[in-house]
Amino acid sequence: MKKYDLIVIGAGSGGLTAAVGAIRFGIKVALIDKDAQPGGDCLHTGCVPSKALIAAANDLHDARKTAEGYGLSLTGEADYLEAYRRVQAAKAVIAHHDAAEHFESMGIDVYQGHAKFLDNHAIQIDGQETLQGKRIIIAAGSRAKVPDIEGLKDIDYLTNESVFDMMSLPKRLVVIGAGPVGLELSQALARLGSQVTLLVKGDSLFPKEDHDIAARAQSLMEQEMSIVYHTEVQKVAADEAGVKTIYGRINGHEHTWQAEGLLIATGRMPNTDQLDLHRTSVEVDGDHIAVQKNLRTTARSIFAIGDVIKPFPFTHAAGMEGKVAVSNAVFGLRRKVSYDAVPWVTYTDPEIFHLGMTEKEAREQAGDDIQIYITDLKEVDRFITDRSTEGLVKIIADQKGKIMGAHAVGKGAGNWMQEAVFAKQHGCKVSHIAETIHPYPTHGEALKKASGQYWEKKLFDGPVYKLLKAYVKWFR
Ligand SMILES: Cc1cc2nc3c(=O)[nH]c(=O)nc-3n(C[C@H](O)[C@H](O)[C@H](O)COP(=O)(O)OP(=O)(O)OC[C@H]3O[C@@H](n4cnc5c(N)ncnc54)[C@H](O)[C@@H]3O)c2cc1C
Ligand SMILES: NC(=O)c1ccc[n+]([C@@H]2O[C@H](COP(=O)([O-])OP(=O)(O)OC[C@H]3O[C@@H](n4cnc5c(N)ncnc54)[C@H](O)[C@@H]3O)[C@@H](O)[C@H]2O)c1
Repeated sequence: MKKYDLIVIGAGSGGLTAAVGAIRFGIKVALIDKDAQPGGDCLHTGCVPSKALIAAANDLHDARKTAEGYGLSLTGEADYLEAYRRVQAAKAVIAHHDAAEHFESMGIDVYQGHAKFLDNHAIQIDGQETLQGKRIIIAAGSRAKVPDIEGLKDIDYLTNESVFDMMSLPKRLVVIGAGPVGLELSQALARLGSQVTLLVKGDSLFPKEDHDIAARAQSLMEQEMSIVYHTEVQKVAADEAGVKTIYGRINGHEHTWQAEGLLIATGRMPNTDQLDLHRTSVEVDGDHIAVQKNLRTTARSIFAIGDVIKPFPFTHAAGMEGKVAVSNAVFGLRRKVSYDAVPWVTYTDPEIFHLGMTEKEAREQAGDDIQIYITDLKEVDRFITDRSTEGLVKIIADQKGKIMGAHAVGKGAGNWMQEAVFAKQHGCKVSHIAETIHPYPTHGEALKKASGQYWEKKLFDGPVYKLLKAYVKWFR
């Protein structure tokens, strides 16, 4: 039986960060993945293919809009294979960086096979080879959660695991589920030419976003596809030609939809059910692994990171957790994970950026003792020159200017709002952003402009203004 200082289960966003972080310290590390190609969900069926598809769709959309503006017309059906090729090309380049040989050359022992626990220290791969680990990090990720809808098992449907391998675009597409997967893919596939109908359980989109951001983003999404709220899907069926009929209700009233394609985007299921965790002392919290703030599970030797644990199922969160888990598992440190400055971006067009508390959450915590600064992108020069003024920035701060939340909807918001993450993570205040020199004209000025309201309020609304006015009067 081979013995390791650290065994990592899962070579995705979290597991790769953990294994690479650990090997640098000269310990023996094993990395196991059931797939031949490392990279996990993000590379194969998540972030990378979705962002490549979104870019392909946005290029086409922008080209049409631009042509129209110049009095040209771009007619005809787009060749979907071009988008497919772009997705595969992006995956291939990034897969090259994530090749197993690359990690082996660093000294990591990479195993391919399905890992299952034998006890708190022993892992068996594909029911054969057994490895012994002083410490084990579980980074097994998640998979598409498919709802229990009558008839679904008997028809062809798409999830994030199959949609990127699709080589032709369904003429009509019904999407069930309006989380980030449903929204990003609905818009991209609509822009590429599919007639998309998005079925939403609730009465609005973006329930986790700040209400001002959500309202603006929702109205923009509604311009591009048919969005049906208060729906409940009960049954699906397909005819011989593959046309699907979706039987459901809108507000309790029976309704059917027909489409050539059906995309299920109803959430994720952590891969905790295939690890034989019952042989360990690891406890689960529903489907997720329960961890303490130091990412240790209820078994002393076992840590867990990424989509198998609860709060933030994102690649950047899995990476951050991977670093904390390595410090604690390998060095015995007591680092705690903090999600205070973990942002997320929904890559619709325009993008939606989220950091920290929404206004509602801030009011729940601090009552009315908060400051709100909003800038509409219509007031920001660079967005005006670029003709992309759809959107706004909103900052929520406490009375001392400490950032409680920062949110935006706007073209490229994921990039130009990053400064807010830096500021929040390093304890800077809104005033620090306002005082930072931003090159003119950049998109980042939107955040500066919103932050600048801090000084405007402080200087022109408060006692300092009265004092200054009196002083100037006296001086003159
Ligand atoms: C369509 C889509 C788009 C997304 N876009 C974004 C985005 O833009 N930005 C973002 O931050 N996040 C995005 N995400 C989420 C992101 O992909 C995940 O949060 C991230 O990949 C989780 O990392 P992880 O390490 O926990 O799991 P993964 O990266 O999925 O890695 C888990 C690995 O474990 C392996 N494994 C599982 N069980 C076993 C076992 N028993 N034995 C051996 N190996 C096993 C799997 O094969 C896999 O390689 C997206 C997700 C989807 C579905
Ligand atoms: N840009 C990004 O960072 C990004 C992009 C995509 C995915 N992700 C990650 O992947 C995770 C999964 O995304 P997701 O969109 O699949 O899941 P989700 O859990 O965020 O959203 C699923 C949606 O489906 C709805 N739903 C569930 N069952 C339904 C049913 N039977 N009928 C109709 N609607 C139903 C839910 O109400 C919810 O709105 C996210 O939490 C996110 O962390 C991130």
